[in-house]
Amino acid sequence: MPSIAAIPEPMAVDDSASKKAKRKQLKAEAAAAAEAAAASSGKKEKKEKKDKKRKTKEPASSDEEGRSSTSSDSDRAPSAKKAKKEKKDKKAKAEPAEEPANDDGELTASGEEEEPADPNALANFRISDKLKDKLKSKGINALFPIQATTFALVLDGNDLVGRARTGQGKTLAFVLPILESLVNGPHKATRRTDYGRPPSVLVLLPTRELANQVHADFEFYGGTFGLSTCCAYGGSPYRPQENALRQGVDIVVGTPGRVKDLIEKQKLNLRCLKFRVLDEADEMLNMGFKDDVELILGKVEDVTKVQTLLFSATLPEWVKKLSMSFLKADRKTVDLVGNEKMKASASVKHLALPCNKAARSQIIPDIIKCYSHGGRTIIFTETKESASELSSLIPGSRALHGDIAQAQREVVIAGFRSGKFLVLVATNVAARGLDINDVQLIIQCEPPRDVEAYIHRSGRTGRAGNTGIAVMLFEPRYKFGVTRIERESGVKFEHISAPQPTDVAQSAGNEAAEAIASVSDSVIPVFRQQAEELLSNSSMSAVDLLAKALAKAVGYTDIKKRSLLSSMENHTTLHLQTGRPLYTPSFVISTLKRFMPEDRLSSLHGITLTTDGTSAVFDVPSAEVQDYIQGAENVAGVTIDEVKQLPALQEREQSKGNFGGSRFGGRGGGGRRFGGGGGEDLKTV
Ligand SMILES: Nc1ncnc2c1ncn2[C@@H]1O[C@H](COP(=O)(O)OP(=O)(O)OP(=O)(O)O)[C@@H](O)[C@H]1O
Repeated sequence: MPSIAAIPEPMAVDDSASKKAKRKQLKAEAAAAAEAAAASSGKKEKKEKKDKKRKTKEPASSDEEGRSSTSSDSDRAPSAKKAKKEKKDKKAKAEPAEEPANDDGELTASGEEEEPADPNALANFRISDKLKDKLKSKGINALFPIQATTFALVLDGNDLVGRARTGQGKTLAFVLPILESLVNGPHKATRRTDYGRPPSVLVLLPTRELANQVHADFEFYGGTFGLSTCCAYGGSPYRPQENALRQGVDIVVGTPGRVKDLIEKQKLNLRCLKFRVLDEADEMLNMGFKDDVELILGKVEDVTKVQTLLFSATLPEWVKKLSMSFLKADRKTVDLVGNEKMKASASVKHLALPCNKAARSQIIPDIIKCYSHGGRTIIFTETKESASELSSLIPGSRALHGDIAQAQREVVIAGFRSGKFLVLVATNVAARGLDINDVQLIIQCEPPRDVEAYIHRSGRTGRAGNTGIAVMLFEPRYKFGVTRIERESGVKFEHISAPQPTDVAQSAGNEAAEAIASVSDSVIPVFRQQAEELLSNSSMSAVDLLAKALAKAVGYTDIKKRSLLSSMENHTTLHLQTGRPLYTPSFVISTLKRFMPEDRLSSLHGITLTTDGTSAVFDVPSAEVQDYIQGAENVAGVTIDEVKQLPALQEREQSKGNFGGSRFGGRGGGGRRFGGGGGEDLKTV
């Protein structure tokens, strides 16, 4: 079932529109909302849609319980190209009939015009012409399901809790009806426009970057009605924000700390507030803004005069409590995720890859080469220190975290948005809400502790109907972290091994071949002589030499092997089989000692038992592979082979015995070599 809690009774919005036209538009809006919800439930049969249209005429009822449905967009995960084409076709189909321009920005209901076939087409909603034009200028011709389902509810004055998966357009779900409400809707008559007016709208967000982004949306769309917006976030000077507030603004978008300061300094007055919006409310709790948010919400004296909207992709307990305390009793809930098992974006391909901490900086550039398709990549680390450290090791990347000065953070985000650099290494400061074009790949350096973090981080790709890839790295011995995220998020990870240098080289070679084809012929006379000399002095064929030239052009002079278990360069994963239980890593070591000198075993890494317990895998330096294989040949009942594909491995914590510790794998000690695993502070972003 779609989870629209209620479709409201139609209400008048624009006095100048004919009653007939209004009735028609309201009917279409309610039908579109029902269609949106139906589409998102995946039930597309016409008959069912008709039934739902009929249901929309029933009176509203409040509902605090989330009910689930699946977004039709998110049910499919086609190739990026296919998805783009489908999206284009969908947009073209949704193009509404031309409507006469209305310079006052007033709502002109479609009158006697035919309703566009797409129930979510802009023409089916009480959106004024000016705003429609702005939306179309951004390629938006129809509303997304969360927008279509909530539009009338917000415009008609309801408090609302809205939930949809990442990248499904929650921002416009509040921006559009708020703007219409202020300019053409219920608040038109009472909205102040004088100098020094207090704001009508307050939007709270957890991070400065997000505040900036939502501020830009309000400026872009609200600017069309002459509404002014002020962005209030910490780390930036007070003076410009205070000046703007003194002159009077319509909309304030900010982070809780700075908004609270401005209220306490009596620079920000909430007495004329008509809307307050909490976006990513749960993250505000994570970031320690709980008291500030509650204090700010508590500043509104007459809550009957203010509409409160709460949006997020995840709704943990505090957010539910917040909505009970601060939203009206007859609030509506529109939950397009609900009890669906899959909480993360389904237009994202979720991959899990075993990788030791020490190997991260080697392997990540290769993952980028293989999976980013030339687009942007965001790498998430658990701490600010590791973000800075990793960024220094990954060529062409920049770091973003809470210890970087605000001005610099803005430069970094602007550079990433504009494509000055394509790899951002960030803490959770970039996990929420950031909407950056063409982010193709997300890499998480380890499974985050909160499933919400996984959902939001991976949701920085696969937005607005596009596809994307999210790769989560994990230490082989902490595989249970992957299982936990899988269980809690509903994601089914595809398990992959590290891209082998040959894979990476091949994809780089393809790019180099394209690049060579685009080189101007003007270079030929200059380089021909050297090319001829090279060919005549070499015993190689022209093709082999060209292959070498391609390799060199993309920075390869050698291809190194990488182990499947821990992704370590120049290491190989071996599989020890005995046909009998091996019990623990220490037991594996005892078995190996039967044919390998003990001192040689110190270079062995990450012993992990297979699920049936009768065999184990581990990494050894590639130069020593033959010693192990040949050694085992002399012992009855023991075989050792090179692993081509990892067998199913045990997840439980390994023994803390002698050889189960930091040196040979297992969890005990958290050896420096493989990193300490936990113990890093997620809260410091
Ligand atoms: N109706 C629409 N048609 C096409 N594109 C849209 C539409 N609505 C929003 N978008 C685009 O979709 C992208 C994602 O929107 P938005 O950032 O609001 O998602 P979100 O649901 O808030 O995601 P998150 O949970 O990650 O914050 C934006 O680039 C936005 O411009």
